[in-house]
Amino acid sequence: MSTDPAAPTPPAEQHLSQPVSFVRRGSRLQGRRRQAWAELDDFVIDVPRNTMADTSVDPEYQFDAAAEFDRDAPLVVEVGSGLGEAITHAAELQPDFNFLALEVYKPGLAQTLLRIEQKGLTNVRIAQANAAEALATMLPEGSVSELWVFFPDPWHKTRHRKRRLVKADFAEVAARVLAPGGLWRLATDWSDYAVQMRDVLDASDGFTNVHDGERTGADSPLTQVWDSGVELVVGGAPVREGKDPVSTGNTGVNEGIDTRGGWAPRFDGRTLTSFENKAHEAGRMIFDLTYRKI
Ligand SMILES: C[S@@+](CC[C@H](N)C(=O)[O-])C[C@H]1O[C@@H](n2cnc3c(N)ncnc32)[C@H](O)[C@@H]1O
Repeated sequence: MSTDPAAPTPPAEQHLSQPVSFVRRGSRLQGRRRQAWAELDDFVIDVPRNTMADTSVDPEYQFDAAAEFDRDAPLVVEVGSGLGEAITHAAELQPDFNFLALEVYKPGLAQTLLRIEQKGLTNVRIAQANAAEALATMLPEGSVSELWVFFPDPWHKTRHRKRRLVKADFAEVAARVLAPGGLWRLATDWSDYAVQMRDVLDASDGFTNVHDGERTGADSPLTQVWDSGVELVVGGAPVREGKDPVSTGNTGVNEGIDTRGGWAPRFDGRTLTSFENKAHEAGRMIFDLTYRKI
């Protein structure tokens, strides 16, 4: 370890001082999910831990995709895979790709196992891990063809903003794992998080926006949200997070017209998850972004 106090903190240590992007939810499994976890362990990566937390990753551990999948193939990694709808759908359509789901929520991973079994997939593995740690150390440098972050938790309240996953330090570890030319695909249904993602990735040396300057003005989903005010009032009532209404301040500054654009078309490899469906039902816009690793 460096003893020079002026030396930059390496990515593997940076994430340890960051607030995590998730809340610990119950990890008890019941019924079919419990059975799937016990029986389908061939699909579960046994991640060595370095703390008591079952989401931690021993920084000495290196994921060996060729050994885990028993073949060489391009690797797609989904961060925050939830119930596994998107990753199992994509894995079924793309049997020549290997897919790795990184998720902290064990019941979601167990549900993913059930989908793997139901679809008879052999090209998906799952890991219970904090993605910030997994990307900092577990995944070898340049080993990932595509990285997906779809609908990360929005953390609306100003005091919670630091918990958002997509920020500068995460972009750094994402750039570390992606192969040159590899793609980072992101989607969110909240405009101010979409703006944050665009700001963070545009500012990063590691990436270039595949759709730079596209969908500006009236064609921009951002202009459309600002114009309609759809995020402020949903179903006739103010958007609420917990007990607090989400204020205009928390849903982003209304600049009237988005002249910058940079939004991607909807990624057609992303199936419509129940999560995205809820956003549609509430009338919210979906923002897609695609960046290429330089
Ligand atoms: C809002 S949900 C979206 C789930 C899924 N992507 C979808 O579109 O249905 C966000 C998910 O990210 C997971 N998550 C949050 N922070 C994470 C982290 N640091 N590492 C891995 N998963 C994380 C949460 O547990 C949750 O399941």
